[in-house]
Amino acid sequence: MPLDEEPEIPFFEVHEIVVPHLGHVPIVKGDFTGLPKKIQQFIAFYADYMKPRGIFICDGSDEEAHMVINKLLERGTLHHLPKYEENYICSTDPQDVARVEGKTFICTKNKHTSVARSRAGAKGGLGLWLSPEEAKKEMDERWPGCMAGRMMYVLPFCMGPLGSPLSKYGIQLTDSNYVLLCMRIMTRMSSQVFNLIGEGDFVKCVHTMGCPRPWRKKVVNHWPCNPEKVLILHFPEEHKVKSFGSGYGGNSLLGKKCFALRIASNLARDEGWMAEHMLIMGVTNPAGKERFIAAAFPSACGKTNLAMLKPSLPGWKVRVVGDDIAWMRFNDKGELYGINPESGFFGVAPGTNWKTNPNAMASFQKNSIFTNVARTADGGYFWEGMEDEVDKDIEITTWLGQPWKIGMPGKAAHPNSRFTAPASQCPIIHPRWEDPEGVPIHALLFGGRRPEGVPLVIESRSWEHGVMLGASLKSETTAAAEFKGKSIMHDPMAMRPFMGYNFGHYLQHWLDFNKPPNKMPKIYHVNWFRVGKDGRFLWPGFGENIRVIDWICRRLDGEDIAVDSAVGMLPKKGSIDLTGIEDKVNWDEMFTLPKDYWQSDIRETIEFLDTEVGDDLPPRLRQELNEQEERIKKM
Ligand SMILES: Nc1nc2c(ncn2[C@@H]2O[C@H](COP(=O)(O)OP(=O)(O)OP(=O)(O)O)[C@@H](O)[C@H]2O)c(=O)[nH]1
Ligand SMILES: O=C([O-])CC(=O)C(=O)O
Ligand SMILES: [Mn+2]
Repeated sequence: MPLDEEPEIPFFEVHEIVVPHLGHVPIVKGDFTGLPKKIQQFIAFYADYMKPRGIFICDGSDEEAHMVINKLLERGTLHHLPKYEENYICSTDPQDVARVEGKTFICTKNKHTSVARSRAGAKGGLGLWLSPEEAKKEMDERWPGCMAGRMMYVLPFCMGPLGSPLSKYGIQLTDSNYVLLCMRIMTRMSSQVFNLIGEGDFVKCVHTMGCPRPWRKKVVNHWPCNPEKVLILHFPEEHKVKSFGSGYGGNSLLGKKCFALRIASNLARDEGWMAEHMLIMGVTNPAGKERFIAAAFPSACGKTNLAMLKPSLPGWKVRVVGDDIAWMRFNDKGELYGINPESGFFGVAPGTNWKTNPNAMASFQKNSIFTNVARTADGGYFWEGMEDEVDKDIEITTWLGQPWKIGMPGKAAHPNSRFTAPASQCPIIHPRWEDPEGVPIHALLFGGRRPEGVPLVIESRSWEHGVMLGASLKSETTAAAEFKGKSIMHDPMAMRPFMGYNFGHYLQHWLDFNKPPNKMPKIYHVNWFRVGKDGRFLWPGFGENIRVIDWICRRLDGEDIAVDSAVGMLPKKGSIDLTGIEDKVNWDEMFTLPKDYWQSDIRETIEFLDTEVGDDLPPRLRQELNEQEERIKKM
């Protein structure tokens, strides 16, 4: 049998393989024989490989979800939150709380399809490669029989609006019903997808918690998982994802990071489009002119908040198209259009409240799932940042199940705790969010958590300069992955954890878009997180970010409100509207460019890209870096 363990051609008549085999595995729900043959083969093969006790073919309906929810309530995995309609809460095993970058690999025949030809001393921070042979060895150790005694759910889903030419189909197999419930919110899950796929292509996603029965280890929080054996493998050449041992977010909701970023970026490279870790928002100015902005910030750096921003400036309207992932393509007129491939928000809970993000709050008042947040005695959710929105003395149960009250030491919710909410419930969801054509993208933003040196906003000089600013992106670490403590990490294009192929080739792909008839959107770098000498944020952020968006929109209109600087164009002093917050912000502190800081910053960035991307770093990008360094020297 080939390495790819699904038999390819020559193929037997399907029913000959499938039927005898399925004699052993009952179909608990769904019409197996009514499925397209190729899908039957996929299911049958993995059923044989993973040995579940039954197969449950999902249709995405409400009845189905309720059936699963009731089972999970009975078992204690989920708890109902009686304060709302159909809201549920669950806690994971505390060892399974975030993405695990060190266990996430891209598997291609040729190593340098996946990772750049880095130089000696490289840490391999831009994606990890595993050969198909090694991957097979690792899989053989884990997958055979991994679903013994458990149900295998078959989830048919579509990334992107059903029927959009930009959309793609997937089928996920999983033994986690939590994953089923979340995928149902995050993707368009429906039995219609089986027919739309037919005998065509789909992304094969195979996920397991990796705890076959009899399972002899202790299960914590009714959340069986296998942290020692976590492994997340991507096979872009075969359009396949395999994930073992974790039920958390980006590790297990395979439509999200694994498919919509890592596999999709490969498809995008081959088909001439872009799959990016970006929100998409529509902003309408007081005169009624609407622009669409896509913005890439690393995990837990403010995408959801910006996408749903409640403008503090009068007359502005913001509407969200997507809060995490954008698929974008230039049309034949050279205009960039983007869609949100997801249909839900998997948002960071801590910090979210009626003041910072009322639109997110409104989105999860019903039909939502909360993971690793705390509970109040009156049946509500709670996390850090909600102190002013609940009774100060209320009894709280932490995400770890401990009794707790506001003011006590420790945290009530895990810092990477999340809400999973249907996008359609967001009060400011854009009427065109499911437009099969997508929405036109007028500007691209990059940004991260930069406590030092980096001004509120920088406009790039050109497309190439903007790509360089994106490639130079750095940010303070957050709780979204396994890194401990706070340090500034490189996160080029906010894609470090999500790169699906050689980062040098990816940068070249970006550079190559700049050709006729393409009209290149302007690129900006923003930083809401600069801190002053007193250690406090210099910029109030959240709803006030509209002031920066306003400045950007005026730049798109060609207003003369920017001045040249060594690092890019900066706002002319006073050109950002600070009406009403003049006494809260110090312009000079926010925009000063400390020469020492920038000199060592650009050196360090060049060193990083030279080492990690090596000979695959596009010469054009290297030239941009050199020119930036020269300008900084002359500052
Ligand atoms: N100071 C400050 N904090 C912010 C701002 N925007 C977001 N945050 C905080 O940053 C954290 C993460 O914000 P999100 O909007 O959830 O980040 P994200 O990029 O969507 O994160 P992922 O879902 O992991 O990709 C939250 O705790 C927010 O409160 C801002 O403008 N200023
Ligand atoms: O992938 C996850 O687990 C959550 C997420 O959106 C991110 O980290 O960017
Ligand atoms: Mn994200």
